[in-house]
Amino acid sequence: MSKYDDLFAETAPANSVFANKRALDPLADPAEIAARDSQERALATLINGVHDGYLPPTVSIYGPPGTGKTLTTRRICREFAARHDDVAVEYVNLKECRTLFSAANEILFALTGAKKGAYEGLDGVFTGIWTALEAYPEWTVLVLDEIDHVQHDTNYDPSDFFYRLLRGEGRLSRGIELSVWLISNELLEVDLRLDSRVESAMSDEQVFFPPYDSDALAAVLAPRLERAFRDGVLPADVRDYGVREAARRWGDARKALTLFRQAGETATDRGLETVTDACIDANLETTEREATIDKLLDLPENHFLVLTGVTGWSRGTEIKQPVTTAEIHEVVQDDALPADLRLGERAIRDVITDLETMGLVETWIDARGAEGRVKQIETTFDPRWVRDVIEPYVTESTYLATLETD
Ligand SMILES: Nc1ncnc2c1ncn2[C@@H]1O[C@H](COP(=O)(O)OP(=O)(O)OP(=O)(O)O)[C@@H](O)[C@H]1O
Repeated sequence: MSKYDDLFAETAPANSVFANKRALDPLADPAEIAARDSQERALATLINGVHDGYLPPTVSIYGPPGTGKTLTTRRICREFAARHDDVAVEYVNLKECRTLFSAANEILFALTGAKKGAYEGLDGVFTGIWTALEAYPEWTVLVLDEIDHVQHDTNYDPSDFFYRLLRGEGRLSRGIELSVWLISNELLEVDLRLDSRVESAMSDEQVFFPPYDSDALAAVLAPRLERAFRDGVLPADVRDYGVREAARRWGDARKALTLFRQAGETATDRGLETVTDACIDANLETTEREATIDKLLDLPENHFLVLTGVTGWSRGTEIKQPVTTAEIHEVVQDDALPADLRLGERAIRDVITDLETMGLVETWIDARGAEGRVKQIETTFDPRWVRDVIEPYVTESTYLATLETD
């Protein structure tokens, strides 16, 4: 027997609780969309506008992660286009686009299979987009996913990009019927601070995807849990407990699927016949940690820096929490930092407000201290996670990468 026969025999799943683990892969396209009837109806009504000769210039589809925005939007558009020859749908994910020029180029690529060189500029790319769309069916729905990743860059700001997309000369002169469906976590007008000429070119059509509650999450997960686990391995009370916790903490279908996959793996590792509440508990924190770390890695530099200030003080072997703005200020004044990253107290206060909106810190006023009323700030998660990601942040941060390419 070769070394590999032994290795594979040792690592083969023995007494696995799974019948088909792939059913829990969040990337797998589910046969049915559950618990999104009103959003499906709203999107179907909008796209049906072609029968009345009108599609809105923009539709904002927004809500927190893992709430089915991409799945539902793509499904409705695809099913409609399959039934109507005069409607085309193109889907573009902008997550990896670091500049507005590359975002426009990604759209052009989806339409033509080719990109333009940097010397053609944003206008050159848009000319290519309008030329391509002239040869398209009468109506085109362009779905732009993760549009909130598009940020100001050194050459353009998001308003320039949107203005060209919605009111560009090449589009108007060719009479192109284009409806841009924008998928994001926050409402774009707020998030990207679009200027008023762009806002007035956008329509008010909005479809909100709220976090899933327990019942909705149960409906989304039911067919997948059924296929994923062997018969009788996931008792109903454990399933309900996991669904309830996932709904209470995140309302996110992607994270809930991951939670059940990991809980099943824990049960198999522990040699259990059934998945238990303890298997769920063991993975709640891991899932939470992974989710928080993803968020931390995605933060703009100033925000991450302020968090290193919030977690930059020790008390014995523990990280001291809460801290004050003055204490954060002291940490971020470090001489080792480049001058433009050494934030003043007012800039720190603004970033703290943003971090609070993102749910990463909590603040309150303490009136008892010697200095009078002082704002206290602490993280909503284990502060050690910030220290854990300092190194990966420096290598993986999309924001630092943006700086490098500037
Ligand atoms: N209503 C649903 N019915 C069935 N599966 C769902 C549903 N909602 C979400 N899912 C599952 O969760 C995965 C993630 O959903 P989706 O990508 O649509 O979320 P999203 O809201 O676009 O998230 P993000 O903002 O992170 O991009 C889907 O691929 C699917 O497997």
